[in-house]
Amino acid sequence: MSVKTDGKTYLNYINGKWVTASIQKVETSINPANRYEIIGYVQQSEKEDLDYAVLAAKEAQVLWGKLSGAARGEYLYRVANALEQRIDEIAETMTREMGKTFLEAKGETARGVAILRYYAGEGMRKTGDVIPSSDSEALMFTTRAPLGVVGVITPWNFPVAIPIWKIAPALIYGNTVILKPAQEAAVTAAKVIECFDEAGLPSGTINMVTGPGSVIGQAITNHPDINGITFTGSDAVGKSIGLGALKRGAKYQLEMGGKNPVIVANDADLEQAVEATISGGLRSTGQKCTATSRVIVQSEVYEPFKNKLIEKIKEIKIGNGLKEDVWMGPCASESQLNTVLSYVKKGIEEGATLIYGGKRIEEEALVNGFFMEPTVFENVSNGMTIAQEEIFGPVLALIKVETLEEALQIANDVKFGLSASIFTKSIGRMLSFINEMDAGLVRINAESAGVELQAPFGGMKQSSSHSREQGEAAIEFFTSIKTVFVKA
Ligand SMILES: NC(=O)C1=CN([C@@H]2O[C@H](COP(=O)(O)OP(=O)(O)OC[C@H]3O[C@@H](n4cnc5c(N)ncnc54)[C@H](OP(=O)(O)O)[C@@H]3O)[C@@H](O)[C@H]2O)C=CC1
Ligand SMILES: O=C(O)CCC(=O)C(=O)O
Repeated sequence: MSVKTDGKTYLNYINGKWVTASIQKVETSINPANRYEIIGYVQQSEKEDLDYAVLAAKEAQVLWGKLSGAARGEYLYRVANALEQRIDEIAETMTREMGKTFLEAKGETARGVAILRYYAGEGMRKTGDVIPSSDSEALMFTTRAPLGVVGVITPWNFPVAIPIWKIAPALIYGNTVILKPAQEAAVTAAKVIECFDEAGLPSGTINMVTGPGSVIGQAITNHPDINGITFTGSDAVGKSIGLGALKRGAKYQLEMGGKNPVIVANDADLEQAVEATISGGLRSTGQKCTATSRVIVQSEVYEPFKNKLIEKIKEIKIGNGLKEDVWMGPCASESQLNTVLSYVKKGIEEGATLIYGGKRIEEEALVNGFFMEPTVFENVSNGMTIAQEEIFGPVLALIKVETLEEALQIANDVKFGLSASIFTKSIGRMLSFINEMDAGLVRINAESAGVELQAPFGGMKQSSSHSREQGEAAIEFFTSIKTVFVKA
């Protein structure tokens, strides 16, 4: 057993200072590739720590909201530069803390830099429209007001990109922020906040309070001085935040699960479809809300597709994501691994046929980590649990169909509607898919995952609260429209 630790304790960031939690309790953050490696210690905060942060954010918002967009943008450019300078170190921390490969972690951190620069530029763009008034002597136009203090509650699967794609638009439009990152990735989040600190934002503009979701997340939901809450995570927690926010009249935005299908049509390029199914389904160990989890294949190409898929999956190298030749890391935590294993058990019990993987990896070099075999089921029918619930692990369910109509009907027969893709050469099929697929993100001849920062992102049905994040769409959540009527 090797024990490696930098032993560092990461503090809360409140009112421009790094401070311990009021009860002086910490939680250990470990490496899911080796549970005996400690990444650091993070604060187990209490409600009073959050109250202190909210007070600071509320006071800071008065001046921050009065700065020009360009001035706020200058701060975001500085944060981007600070993050870019530390890209390797922060990506390595991400890999060690939540398991994704270093290459993916570095790509995500670079995406964080790009998001910051994109929203820095937004500070210079228009925020309203002139609308002709029915009174010819009046001027009518819209402008935007910030919400005030925004609570940002984030998951562990994209510990750099998701906090940044919520924090950057919140700040550029004049809000101040309290970040509550997932405990499982809080060291990585603390390093991101160090970049904000380095950029010298006014005290109280950005704050971070770590602690359990049931305490700090819940307190954000209930806090009367938090005007908006933006959340990404599970369906159950998202809905409870939505209900809590609605009860006290706060604005909320929820990005939750997916059960994303890929349709492989008779005329698909099978090599391309296999590559994309593997990339979309198994990268990040399947822990993306946009991950492919149902693979709906027309019967004519079912066997060749399946054989190619299994052949390629056999080549996947699993291990510690810091190693160069590793393609898939561990599940992010023991509880996530156990959840995935319980879905595999359920799949077998309900009559699906396990054709590849399905077990925890017990070989000596990996036994201290939370490693799972890439897993493929066939003979999956749509009523089965593994075809309906978000697994969030490296599990693919193959579903054989005769027609495209049947494929679309099955693809839509779930409560989620986040992303979906199809592989076909027929323009007619592409158009049917675009029109009939109930998903916020529809992709043609491309994997289901992969969000572009300049485009709106969000789901239909129960995948989101029907709002959109990222790109220009972010302004809709982080501001309120004011309609102004002026008469001399
Ligand atoms: N859509 C997506 O991208 C994601 C989906 N998921 C789904 O959720 C499942 C479980 O993952 P998990 O990490 O437990 O997801 P959660 O929804 O529990 O966690 C997401 C965030 O919400 C916080 N939180 C937890 N409970 C509350 C609460 N009562 N009030 C407010 N905030 C709260 C968490 O805090 P903390 O964890 O620090 O206690 C974390 O910061 C996964 O298997 C997957 O299906 C998970 C992550 C991302
Ligand atoms: O597919 C992506 O790039 C983003 C996925 C995502 O937002 C998530 O898993 O929470």
